[in-house]
Amino acid sequence: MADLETLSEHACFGGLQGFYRHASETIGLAMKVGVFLPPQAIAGARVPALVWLAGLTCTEETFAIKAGAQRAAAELGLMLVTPDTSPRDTGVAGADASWDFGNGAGFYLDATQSPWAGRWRMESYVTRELPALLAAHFPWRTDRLGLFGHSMGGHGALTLALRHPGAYRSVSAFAPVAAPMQCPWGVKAFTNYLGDDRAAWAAHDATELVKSGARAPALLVDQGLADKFLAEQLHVDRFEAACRAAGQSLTLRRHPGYDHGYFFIASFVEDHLRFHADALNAA
Ligand SMILES: N[C@@H](CCC(=O)N[C@@H](CS)C(=O)NCC(=O)O)C(=O)O
Repeated sequence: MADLETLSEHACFGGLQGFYRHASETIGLAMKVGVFLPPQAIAGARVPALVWLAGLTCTEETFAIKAGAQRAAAELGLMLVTPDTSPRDTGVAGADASWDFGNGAGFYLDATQSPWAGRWRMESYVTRELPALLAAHFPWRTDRLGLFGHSMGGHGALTLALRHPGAYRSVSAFAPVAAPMQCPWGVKAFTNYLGDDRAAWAAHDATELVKSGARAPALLVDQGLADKFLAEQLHVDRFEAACRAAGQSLTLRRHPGYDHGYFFIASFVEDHLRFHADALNAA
């Protein structure tokens, strides 16, 4: 396991919010990650880890700075882990051309199409390399891993849990891109990363995965009803219908007045942490 370079560390609610960089074997470039250690870990305990997958345009810093999750994580004894949302500084032409594709928009899958294949491997990075990194460098209780995320990262949380049964004890999402084959963000990402084969797309679409029999732990999803992306991009109603038809447990909470951003996330993130802690701290 490669070394971990400390970029900065900050005392926070009796714990430690750090930002780190490491040479990723999966991606072949340096990747940054944020890790919050709760006070229990500072005192020597091994603690469960909860990985946050952020949305389009975000980095490893966004959730750590904007969501205000550390206070509840400190109380509940949860490590918070925030990977970046794509490879960076790849030299790939066009990677910076738009805010909803390429840099900051890895969509938590392994691209198969040139020029993205080889570098854009966020599924392998999150599901394989990140847990190995945590086990090597942090006081992680290795059989306790939860996953949550927002928007593109909500898509990531749902699809990675559905595609990797048993990997995550608890899963939740805020405003997820819940039927990506049916929205412009998803069609753009899947066409470029995966090519024209729609069967390959369906394997990375939460609604299609549930329809075809994949199952995740009981899910919690929060959605703001003043979210400007809800009607065109997110389609949580279609995901809800698929879960109901398939018998996948889902608690979907709709919140009037809340938009897509981090003020919405900050308002409900404590509920998510308690939801995860119930599963992650259970015997
Ligand atoms: N740049 C886009 C918005 C992108 C956006 O809303 N990104 C969400 C994730 S999909 C986010 O979390 N942005 C970071 C932030 O709010 O700090 C726009 O102009 O409409």
